[in-house]
Amino acid sequence: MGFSVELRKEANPIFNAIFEHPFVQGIANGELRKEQLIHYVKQDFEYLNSFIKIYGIAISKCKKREDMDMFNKQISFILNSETHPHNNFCQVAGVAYEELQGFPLSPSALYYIRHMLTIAYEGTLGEILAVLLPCPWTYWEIGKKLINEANPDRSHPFYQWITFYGNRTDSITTKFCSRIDEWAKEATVKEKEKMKEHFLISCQLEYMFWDMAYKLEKWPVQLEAVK
Ligand SMILES: Cc1ncc(C[n+]2csc(CCO)c2C)c(N)n1
Repeated sequence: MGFSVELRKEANPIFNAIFEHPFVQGIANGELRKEQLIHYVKQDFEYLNSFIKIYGIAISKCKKREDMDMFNKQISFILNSETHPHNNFCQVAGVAYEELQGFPLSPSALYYIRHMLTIAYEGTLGEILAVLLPCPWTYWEIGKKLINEANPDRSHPFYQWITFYGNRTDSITTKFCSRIDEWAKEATVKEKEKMKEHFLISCQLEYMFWDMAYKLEKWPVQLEAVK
């Protein structure tokens, strides 16, 4: 059994909880409130900005050109393509994408980003791959599942979102998994334990991100600017 298969098995309860989450179910049945879509896009725009920077740190740790190329392509993907699913949410919510950019992070989004940044700064390339993998993996599986279950046609409000993530054949998930499997063959037991821990925490944080958007999560105390 490859290491990525082992990771996926351990994370199975979290993947299932994500599939069942009301935000994900809301994408399937088209029933999400405008504020929930807006909160998601505001937070995810900042999340993706951080993801790009984390890829930059990952590149600084690469020894092989192929690894640099893999991360570099992902930076371009986020900059040029991940805007499409965001635009889908914005259209349904009836707001301009530009209006949802530059907002402060909610607790769960901040937690997720800081988790990835810590591993990016402190970890090996294997640990970095493990901490980043739940991001493409959970979305790819959500997309495939929603295509099968909701079987959306072009009239579905989230057709673009679902097909964007579900129809990826040459998936980054596959690339990351084979690179992680290769890395794990040379890694010590201790490093593999750390990789597993980072992976599982990121899976939990993927769940928390959906929950944050669904519940419009905010900080407990609202602050006003001091004059
Ligand atoms: C919280 C959150 N998790 C995952 C994604 C999806 N996603 C973000 S970057 C990327 C490509 C990775 O190279 C993918 C698939 C998202 N938008 N927001």
